Amino acid sequence: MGVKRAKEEADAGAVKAKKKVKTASPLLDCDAAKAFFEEQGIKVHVPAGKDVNITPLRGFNCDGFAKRLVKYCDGKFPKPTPIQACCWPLIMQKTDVCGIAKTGSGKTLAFAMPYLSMSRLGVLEVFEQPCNSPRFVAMAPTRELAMQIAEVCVDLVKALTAGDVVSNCECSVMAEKCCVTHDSFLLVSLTGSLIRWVFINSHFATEVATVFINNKKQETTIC
Ligand SMILES: Nc1ncnc2c1ncn2[C@@H]1O[C@H](COP(=O)(O)OP(=O)(O)OP(=O)(O)O)[C@@H](O)[C@H]1O
Repeated sequence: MGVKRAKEEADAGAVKAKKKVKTASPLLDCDAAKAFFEEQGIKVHVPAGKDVNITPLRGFNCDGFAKRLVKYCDGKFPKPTPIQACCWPLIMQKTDVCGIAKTGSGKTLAFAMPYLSMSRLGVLEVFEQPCNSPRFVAMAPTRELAMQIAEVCVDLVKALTAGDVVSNCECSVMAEKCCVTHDSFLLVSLTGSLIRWVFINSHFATEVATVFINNKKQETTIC
């Protein structure tokens, strides 16, 4: 009898522990967050009166992220880069972010992951799904950078839709690259080309886009 009870208690403990692991916060705890900011030399400025949780992520599993995208990143990278760990939870709280990090620090995924996740889950408010105009517009100062951003976006969309990309890689002088899926439309453009693209595609009004990325050399503004 005693052995049976001990086994039952052990089983119950194991279930509890499993649940605890499952519900562990995706964010760093307070001390780890402080150490992370210090080690990485990260400064986060929050405007006065803004109520936002700035705690960085511990892994790729951010609240509200599409599971397929988390799996894609988990399979490709060991952990988020500092700009990703800090920007993802902020953007998922629907706050505007200006992220500054050096070249090659993973800024493209820092803004593309939240947009695609929110788009997929229907969290973005402007359009019902599917949408036929871009609501994600990324501007880049050089053609090379525009192509680089577009490639990352196309790979992510493929991971998200299991290859179900309606059309992609449309490349012209006007729009460097468009990527159309059932539920999102991403436009990556040279800053100057965007104005011409808007002019020619009269059905496209920039105010319908919910995510704007202004990608300068080391500074990315997301709003
Ligand atoms: N979490 C990660 N871990 C390791 N490598 C990553 C991670 N995220 C992205 N990368 C890789 O880092 C490289 C640079 O990424 P990315 O081009 O997004 O940087 P960037 O900061 O936007 O650079 P730039 O300022 O030139 O636009 C890419 O090869 C990308 O695959």
